[in-house]
Order: sequence, then structure tokens, then C-alpha cells
Amino acid sequence: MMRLRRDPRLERSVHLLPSSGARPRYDLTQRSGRPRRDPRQEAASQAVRLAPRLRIDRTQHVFLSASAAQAAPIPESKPAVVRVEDAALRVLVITDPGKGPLTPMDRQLLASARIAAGAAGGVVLAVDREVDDAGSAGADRIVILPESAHPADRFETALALRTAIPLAHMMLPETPAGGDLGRRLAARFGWALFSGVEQIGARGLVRPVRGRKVDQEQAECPEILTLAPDMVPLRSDAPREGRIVSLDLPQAKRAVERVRPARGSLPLADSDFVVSAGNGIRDFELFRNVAAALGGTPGASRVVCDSGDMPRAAQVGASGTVLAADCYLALGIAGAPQHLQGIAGCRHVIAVNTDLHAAMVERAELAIVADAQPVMEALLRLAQEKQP
Ligand SMILES: Cc1cc2nc3c(=O)[nH]c(=O)nc-3n(C[C@H](O)[C@H](O)[C@H](O)COP(=O)(O)OP(=O)(O)OC[C@H]3O[C@@H](n4cnc5c(N)ncnc54)[C@H](O)[C@@H]3O)c2cc1C
Repeated sequence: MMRLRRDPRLERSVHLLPSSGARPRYDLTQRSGRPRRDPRQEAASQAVRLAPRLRIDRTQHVFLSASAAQAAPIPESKPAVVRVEDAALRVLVITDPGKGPLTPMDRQLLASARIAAGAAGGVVLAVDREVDDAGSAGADRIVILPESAHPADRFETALALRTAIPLAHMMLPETPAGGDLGRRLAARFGWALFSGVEQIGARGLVRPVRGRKVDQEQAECPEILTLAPDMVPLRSDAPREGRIVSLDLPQAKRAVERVRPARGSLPLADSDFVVSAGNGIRDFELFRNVAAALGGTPGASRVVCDSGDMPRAAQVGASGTVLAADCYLALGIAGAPQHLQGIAGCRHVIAVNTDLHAAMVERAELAIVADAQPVMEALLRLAQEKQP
């Protein structure tokens, strides 16, 4: 029996012919029996009927137009000044010697003292100059101390002050001057000093414990505490009276002599000018002379310390010393990330490098793209010429 051979091509072309009456191959409406939705078509017909809606409909919000704002200015209402009786005074704040208006540290001390004093309690500010804004910063009374930066004079004044105004708590800044005075007072009165407080609030005081990653908390405010700088937010509640009280305090007897350290003798972390050598330096005697002549503390990259050309203590970087210098002069240092971490806090960076594309050149504000040897020789010559 003869079988007809199928021609798939012909069959397909017959299906596609509209006149053939055959259904299209992928006509799903026919398959399910349900009319198929056309979302595009629906959206188009909706858009004709409805007013178009903005995606972010700001018309619902109430805004003051510029003209309305001009027409009705917001009344400037000053909160009433809070006054307290002498009997309500609770906290004595002794600030560091200084000049001009209150420093951020002074304000942080006053903000903390206000929290410790409570809403009904008063704060006495002891400061060595007249300041305008102590009331708004939280002081109820102000005592002007005799001007003296000598630790012994400041201690005698603080003793007299405490005797004249025996308040429950004393607060000082955890700074070299404030920390020293706080410790002297604590020793004199036999109080336990709660030093370096970082948080103060309704739940008490918190300070970190040195060398351990734990905090020490204390619910009760102690007789004396020192406050760590830049940890406590400033206050913004009603201003206080800020009335000046005159007391008979001992006058300063000792003069303070300020001794400047020898140029370049400061430790790396404290120095404001560091001259550093990298692997691009070969003449380390010349490098040390340049650093000394410029008055900078000598530093080095890790490669140089590893090779023994500079002591390990001179290493700058993530695994060395992190600097806070005003100026960093990098001689022949590439600027590896670990080194750059150590100079992130430096204000100005000067690079001397033969490679224009070195990361240190990119980091620097001023770069000398040259061999460091003749640059160091020229620097030494110029520095020696300028020296008196
Ligand atoms: C875990 C870890 C921690 C690290 N910690 C530190 C760290 O704390 N501090 C640190 O410094 N490094 C650290 N390093 C090493 C760091 O990654 C780099 O290897 C190192 O900083 C490179 O030192 P360098 O720039 O002096 O040397 P190089 O990378 O060799 O760069 C030398 C530079 O000198 C330039 N140069 C060459 N010849 C001259 C010339 N005649 N005149 C001028 N320029 C020239 C070159 O162009 C180059 O830019 C650490 C690495 C690791 C893995």
C-alpha cells in the first residue's frame, strides 16, 4: 500500500494563510476558552478616562509658599530664663584656663552638670575670664577665678572655692590641666575620682575601663568626676541666670614658664611635623640631617624599619604610629594603604617620589616628582642657610 508523504513546510504555510480559516498556532484564547487580558490596552483606555496622577503626589502636603512665609513670620519666642536659689546649687564646674568665649569642652561640662543637677538643681561655673554666654550654656552662677595656669595655684584656688561653695559634686575636663587638678582635689578630700566619663544620663554615668573592652557604670553621681572631651551632647533647654558671684579667692603666686621642646624631639604621635623616609631613600645620614635641620620628627615606612635603616619606633602606619601631624613630608614612600592609614589625620602632605603615579603623590597636596637625593641635599642647604 502506498502511503502519502507529509510535507511539513506546506502544512505550516497553509496554517498561516488568513483565508484558510485555520486558527493561529499560539492562539491561547481558543485553547482556554477565556478571553485573554491585554494589560497595555487596559492601561491606555484607563489613562483616557482618569486624570493622570503624579507618581509622587506632593499636592497632598502642606507647604508654605515663599510669599506666605513672608506674610506670616514665625514668632521668635525666647524661653524664659530659669532662676534657682543658692540652696538649690548642686554642681561646681571648673574649666581649664583659656581665652575668649566658652570652649566646646566648657559647654559639654555645663551640659553634663545640668543633667547631674536635675531640673531643680543649680550649676556653678568657675572660669578664669568673663564669658557672655554661660547662662545659655547652663550656668546658674559664675565665679571668675584668678588667672593662673600654674597647677599649684589652680589647686589652691579650687580648694578655696570648694570651701566657699561646698556643693555635692565637682566636674572637671579630662584634659592635662583638668585631669591634674581633679586628681589633686580627689587626693586632698579622699574622694574616689570617676575619671573620663563618656556618658551621663538618667541611668547614671559610663566610662571605659583602660586596657579592657568594657565600660564601668555608676548609678550615683560621685563627689568628683572628669569628663572625656567630645562625648556628651550640648544642651538646648531653657537658659539659666548665669549671675556672676564675687568670692575672695587667693591670688596667683607663681609664674608659668613655657618650655618648648627641642626641634624634632617630640614623639611621632605628638609631633606636628614629621619627615619620613621610604624605600626610595639610600642615604640615611643625609635623611636624618634633613629632618633635624627642618625641625621635624623622623619617621619611616615599614620596609625601611624592617631593613634596620630606621628604628621600629619610627614606623608610620597601621602597624606603626598613627600621626596627627600638621605637615607630613614623605621622601621616597610609595603610599601603601597600611602606610596611608597612619597619615590619614595629617593636614598637609608633601611627597617626593620619582613615580608620578605613586599613591603618595596622589595623596599629597604638593609633590616633587624627582630623585629624593638631590631634593634632600637642596633642602639641607636651604635650611642651613636660613638657620640663625
Ligand atoms: C599587615 C601589614 C601591615 C603593614 N603595616 C605597614 C605600616 O604600618 N607602615 C608601612 O609603611 N607599611 C606597612 N606595611 C607594608 C606596606 O604594605 C608597604 O610594603 C610599605 O609601606 C612600602 O614601603 P615604601 O613605600 O617605603 O616602599 P616601596 O613600596 O618600595 O616604595 C618605594 C617608593 O619610592 C619611590 N622611589 C624609588 N626611588 C626613589 C628615589 N630615588 N627618589 C624618590 N622616590 C623614589 C618609588 O617610586 C616608590 O614609590 C604593612 C604591610 C602589611 C602586610
